[in-house]
Amino acid sequence: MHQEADQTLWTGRLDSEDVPAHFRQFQTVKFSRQADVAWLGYAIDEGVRLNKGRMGAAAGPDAIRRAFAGLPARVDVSDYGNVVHDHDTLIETQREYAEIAAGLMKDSRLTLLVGGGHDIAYAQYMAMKQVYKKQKIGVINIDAHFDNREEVSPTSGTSFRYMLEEDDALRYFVLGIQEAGNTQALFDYAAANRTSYVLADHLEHVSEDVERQLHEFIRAHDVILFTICMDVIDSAYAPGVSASAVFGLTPQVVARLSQIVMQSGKVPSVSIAEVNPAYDADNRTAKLAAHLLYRIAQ
Ligand SMILES: N=CN[C@@H](CCC(=O)O)C(=O)O
Ligand SMILES: [Mn+2]
Ligand SMILES: [Mn+2]
Repeated sequence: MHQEADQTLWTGRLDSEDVPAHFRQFQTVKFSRQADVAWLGYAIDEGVRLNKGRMGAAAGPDAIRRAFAGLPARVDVSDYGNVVHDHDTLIETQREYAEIAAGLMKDSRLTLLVGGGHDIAYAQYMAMKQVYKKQKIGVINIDAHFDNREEVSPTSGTSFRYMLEEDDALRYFVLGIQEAGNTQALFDYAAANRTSYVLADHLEHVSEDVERQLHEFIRAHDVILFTICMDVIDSAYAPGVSASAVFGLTPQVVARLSQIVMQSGKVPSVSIAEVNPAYDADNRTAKLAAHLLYRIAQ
């Protein structure tokens, strides 16, 4: 079910009511009105539940909004509210979300899809397929996990397998994979199914080789589906997730990877997943997600 934006979430420090140079995002945000950037929340942790994870990601979108609201006003953003899960099955909710997201993608330079569990990525894919019917879509995920599990219906751990099974030509590039976070079966599926990856251990910084791999992948596609799973970031920085990472990436590396992807000019939508306020400390994971989106959207 779609819920209109909750305008009370957009508050922050008020430095001036009339001098724009003092404004913060909460003073310029629009609601259900076209802007450069569209924002749609996926307030859903049903996929996490189905994947045997820790519940709480349904509160992620609003926590990220609150953190974004207080940032200096540099992004022209319109908040289109949240989708919540009230269907019998998750796939029905994902379809509903995809429908709305596709509409926003047609009207906006960039659409921010804010989760919620990483099942948001499959909804994002369905939306991209609606809008970019003839284009070659490449999928870039920054994640500790492949999320390529085999299940009869979607969970937060299946999004990329569903995409790969649906489209024989689709290629998937995931950065930040942890050996300790994925069983051999998931590595085997990746090896057999058009998946390239860079291990977290090779992302202490973004090497020239990784940058070259990213550029090659981007060059081979017309549009890029870009998604970030916050559990790729070390739990010292991002404790508020279902499956927290030790030996995870630094925020700086994720920001640099995102910058390279966004500079391609081929990214109509970005999703950010798995922020779980129930396990957060001082809102730092929500804040980090908000700051990543802030950099991405400029
Ligand atoms: N979206 C998260 N997916 C991971 C979670 C791993 C875990 O719970 O430890 C996965 O299914 O592999
Ligand atoms: Mn993950
Ligand atoms: Mn994930």
